[in-house]
Amino acid sequence: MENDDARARLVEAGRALVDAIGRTGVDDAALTEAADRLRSVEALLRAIEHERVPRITYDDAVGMEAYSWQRWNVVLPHLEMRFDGIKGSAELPEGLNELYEGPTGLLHGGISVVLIDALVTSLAQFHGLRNVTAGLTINFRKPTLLHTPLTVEAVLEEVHDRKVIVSGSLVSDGKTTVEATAVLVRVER
Ligand SMILES: CCCCCCCCCC(=O)SCCNC(=O)CCNC(=O)[C@H](O)C(C)(C)COP(=O)(O)OP(=O)(O)OC[C@H]1O[C@@H](n2cnc3c(N)ncnc32)[C@H](O)[C@@H]1OP(=O)(O)O
Repeated sequence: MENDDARARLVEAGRALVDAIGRTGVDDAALTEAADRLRSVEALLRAIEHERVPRITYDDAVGMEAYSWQRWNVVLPHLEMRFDGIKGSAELPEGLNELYEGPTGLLHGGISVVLIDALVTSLAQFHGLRNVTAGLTINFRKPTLLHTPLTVEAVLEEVHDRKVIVSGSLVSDGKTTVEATAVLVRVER
């Protein structure tokens, strides 16, 4: 990466901007001015573009005890993942906000699934099991509140010839709100 600090600053500003766009109540003239100014910022950034949003590759993820998932992607929540033997976890100390709302005041279930799927597949990858998700069973046990500390957890349960079973959960303020079982299938590339 060309300069992590500078990119981190940009991404942080981008996340704040996305939140502001979602919540703004300014008048049409200000909305139009903001749109025009954003188009000029977009042009500045597009002067040099990567083909993909920079991220860790499958191969680099093997055996890394900690990594930063979606650090450079303002659209998805950023997860600091940690792996320790058969267990993986990721913390979101401030939880998620209204950008990720499903029922009023609650986290959208699909976002819970993204967080769990990201961690369970990455835990398998940490063990050198290059995989994709083939099946995912989800049980939403309790509502997950917004703005509440979240922990995503995963446990490597079974490794078969091509199939890997990993359990996952979402813990909100100490309570398990979502439980999942993933069937991952090993792939060549
Ligand atoms: C940087 C770190 C990155 C970490 C990883 C990132 C992963 C990102 C997570 C994702 O979002 S993955 C995207 C969503 N998933 C897909 O797009 C997968 C689409 N499906 C496929 O590509 C194929 O269906 C698949 C490769 C999963 C399986 O096709 P194959 O023809 O290669 O396998 P096959 O059908 O022979 O099945 C292999 C084994 O898996 C089992 N299997 C396959 N699908 C299953 C299923 N849905 N449920 C249970 N078991 C399943 C199947 O029974 C068999 O078990 P056995 O080996 O015991 O006989």
